[in-house]
Amino acid sequence: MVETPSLSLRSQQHPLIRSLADAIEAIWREHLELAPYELPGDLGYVEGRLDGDRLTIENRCFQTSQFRKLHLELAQVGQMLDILHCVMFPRPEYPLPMFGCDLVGARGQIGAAVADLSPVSDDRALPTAYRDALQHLPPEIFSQPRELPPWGDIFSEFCVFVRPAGPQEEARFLQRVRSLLEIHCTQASRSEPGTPDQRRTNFAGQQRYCLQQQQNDKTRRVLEKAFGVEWAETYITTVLFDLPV
Ligand SMILES: C=CC1=C(C)C(=O)N/C1=C\C1=NC(=C\c2[nH]c(/C=C3\NC(=O)C(CC)=C3C)c(C)c2CCC(=O)O)/C(CCC(=O)O)=C1C
Repeated sequence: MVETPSLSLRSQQHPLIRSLADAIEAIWREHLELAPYELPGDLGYVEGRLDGDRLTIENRCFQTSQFRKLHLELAQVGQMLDILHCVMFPRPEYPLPMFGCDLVGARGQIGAAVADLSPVSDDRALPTAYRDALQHLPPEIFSQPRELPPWGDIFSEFCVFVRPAGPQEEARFLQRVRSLLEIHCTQASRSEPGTPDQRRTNFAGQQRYCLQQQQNDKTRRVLEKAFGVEWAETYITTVLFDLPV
């Protein structure tokens, strides 16, 4: 059983970020056998300065038989920016998509809320069992959908990218992420390792996902300002979106 400290950055962050972090960890614990995952260079907790504001990062990482890394990251820039970042990296032996989620809030308003189960197969389609489950979810209506950037061609047609307007839409987004995670963890628990050929395909799909995500200049800029260009590049390529080995 992996113990996680009770105190967490989330207690000082936007309520949706706090609720989502709690929900992610609760669903992981409910469905998966979590084992510790040691981040390189002891990057569990990092502090830097951004234009005089302190940037605090709190990382929680686990691994399971089906996932090489489960990464939940909370970050806060002074009293300005609240961030939740979560990526679940399957072991390439398993025919599982990438789960990713990003919440960015400034001064009490979540400006960007993204969540997706992203395909890694050659045909860029999610496994049938996922598509069937996703198509049966109630359509989540959001009043302020946002347009994905060009590097976002990795996301599925089910991707949600919105500026949630008020508590009702925040609750809707939270419910959507819970549904994605329940589907994903249920499928993962049932999945079996595939053939070496399938592993190579999954590996290439994961690599593409990570390389595309590394092009998000919004993330890079925040990290560069607080920790410098070199540190940011290392962090993005070894912690946030490290390529599968
Ligand atoms: C699964 C999806 C996904 C994952 C896993 C992921 O890491 N990003 C993901 C998506 C995604 N993020 C986006 C934006 C922003 N990201 C940050 C920052 C951070 N995000 C972090 O995770 C960290 C490390 C803790 C930092 C520092 C900021 C500041 C913004 C601008 C906020 C805004 O526009 O209102 C956008 C819109 C990009 C665009 O419009 O060009 C998309 C699509």
